[in-house]
Amino acid sequence: MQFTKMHGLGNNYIFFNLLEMPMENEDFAELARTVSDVNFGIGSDGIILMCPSDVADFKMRIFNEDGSEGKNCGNGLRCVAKYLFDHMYATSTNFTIETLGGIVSVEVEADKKRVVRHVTIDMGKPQLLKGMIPMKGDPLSSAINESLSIGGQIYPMTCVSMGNPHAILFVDDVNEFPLEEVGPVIECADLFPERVNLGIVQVKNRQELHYRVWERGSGITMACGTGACAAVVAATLNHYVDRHIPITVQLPGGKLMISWDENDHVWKRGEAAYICHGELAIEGIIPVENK
Ligand SMILES: N[C@@H](CCC[C@H](N)C(=O)O)C(=O)O
Repeated sequence: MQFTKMHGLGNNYIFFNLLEMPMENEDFAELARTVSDVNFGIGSDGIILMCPSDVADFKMRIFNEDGSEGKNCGNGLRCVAKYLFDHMYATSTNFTIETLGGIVSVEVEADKKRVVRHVTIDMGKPQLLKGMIPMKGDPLSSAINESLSIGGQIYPMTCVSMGNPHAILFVDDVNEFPLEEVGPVIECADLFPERVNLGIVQVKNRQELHYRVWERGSGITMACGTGACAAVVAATLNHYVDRHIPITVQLPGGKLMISWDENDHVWKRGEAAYICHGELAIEGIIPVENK
């Protein structure tokens, strides 16, 4: 079974091209857990499937390192867009990708050799209602700088769904914050019935945020695209930055440019890159095409 390993700002996934051999019901959760293992597998933050779609040009599915399925993946989408254009599946620079969180539009920027370096994505509208995150409480209210009690501590949180649920906490210094301790507690708090991604944000100035993430199902990663969008929405709602102005989000793996426009859509621009291509040869995993 062929694979490609790619990353968006260090957020790395194993990509499987299922465009020519569609499969819906394989045990992708187990495949994700096995290949993501750094000792017995390849090592990654999860797997991403590129599939045919009935409602968009292409479809993407993402499984986290622990086998849980995410609804969207901002960094993965840029990688998928690059792969599809570089490998001539996409013949135009603008196309659409279906995710469990909705259909997104992408625009790739290719160099003179037709190789994609940057991708801009319309990530759609943020959802703020508790019922949509989802989180406990009045489903028609939203959590904007709300003091939430989790594990005996009070955290002033802003919660945003970008397809995936994100709890955003503003801190003085992202590098001093004990993310590895607090991350798993918040991820699995009863308040979030489907668990949550925790983003911590340091406001550098009105055009720049620093962001680190504890991802649901994968733990600390170098970057999270949907999380960076959620961080800009949360920073806008808390009056740290201004709406419609492009914001630079600095993540451990690099930078993203994000803006929340007048039509309520969040736009994200950033890089995507290959790491390697290979063939899976892990005993105990039945290559799905031979099942
Ligand atoms: N790294 C991703 C998000 C992946 C899914 C997430 N962990 C979830 O389960 O919600 C991104 O770049 O958006």
